[in-house]
Amino acid sequence: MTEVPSAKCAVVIVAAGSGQRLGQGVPKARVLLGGEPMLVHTVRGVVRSGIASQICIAVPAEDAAMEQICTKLVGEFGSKTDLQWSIVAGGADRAESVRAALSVLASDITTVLIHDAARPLTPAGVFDRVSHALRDGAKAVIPALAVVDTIKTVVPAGLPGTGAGVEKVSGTPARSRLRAIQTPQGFDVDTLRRAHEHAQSLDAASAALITDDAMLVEALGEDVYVVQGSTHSLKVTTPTDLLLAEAMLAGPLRPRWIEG
Ligand SMILES: Nc1ccn([C@@H]2O[C@H](COP(=O)(O)OP(=O)(O)OP(=O)(O)O)[C@@H](O)[C@H]2O)c(=O)n1
Ligand SMILES: C[C@](O)(CO)[C@H](O)COP(=O)(O)O
Repeated sequence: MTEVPSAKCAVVIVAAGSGQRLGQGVPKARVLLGGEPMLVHTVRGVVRSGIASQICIAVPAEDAAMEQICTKLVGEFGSKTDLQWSIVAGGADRAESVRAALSVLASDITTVLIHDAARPLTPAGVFDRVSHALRDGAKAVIPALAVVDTIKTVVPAGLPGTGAGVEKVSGTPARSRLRAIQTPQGFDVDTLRRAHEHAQSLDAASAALITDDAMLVEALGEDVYVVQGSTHSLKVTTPTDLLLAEAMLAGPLRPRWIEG
């Protein structure tokens, strides 16, 4: 009888972005939140979820300060868990950072979750829901929240007497069908590798439109399943987001799953 290999999950944390929109002059994963680098919160959240047998962090190349943070994190958790740790240099865009991480995953990994370092407060429940759907057989799973704004599509349009930059509404999709997508996004590892190989044949303009991993899997024609995300899983993108994350950590909204 052939033995069915047990599912082993890796979590990739992409932390190699420069944080232009946050505008702090240092890579975003190093920006302090509650007095500690954002990456520290994100890694703690992943470890707390208990789903990973390997954690791989993609960091900016030749960033000594980031290497120090990672060494400290591995020291903090290395003795308490039998987790395998990998630190890789990320790439010029998010997809390249994901590819760099995929190339160092252990050969027995069967599923992988790709998580933004920029989502430091993601609750364990979101990791659970994603990995549960993978265990149930989904090859791609993403967490999402219902959209609260009215969303419109636009096209460039000039008005007589106005300069460039004016747009015109081309449609209003039904809000009830729209979702704001978060991470961690979970995949069967072979499917995600195939999706990223396919993406490497895209021209630069098409590649620039890729904003998450699920899009690449959609392009293969695979079903992508959606589970409930969390408002705590906000992505720290702008200074306002950082203020909100600080307020969540310090005030009555402090997530109850964070110790201390
Ligand atoms: N070359 C890149 C670009 C982004 N990321 C990661 O992808 C996640 C989501 O990206 P985003 O929030 O856009 O981060 P930045 O690219 O740092 O932000 P900005 O676009 O404002 O520079 C972040 O955790 C970021 O570190 C990455 O690992 N490698
Ligand atoms: C992957 C992502 O976090 C899903 O919401 C998002 O698409 C990343 O986008 P960004 O422009 O790289 O921040």
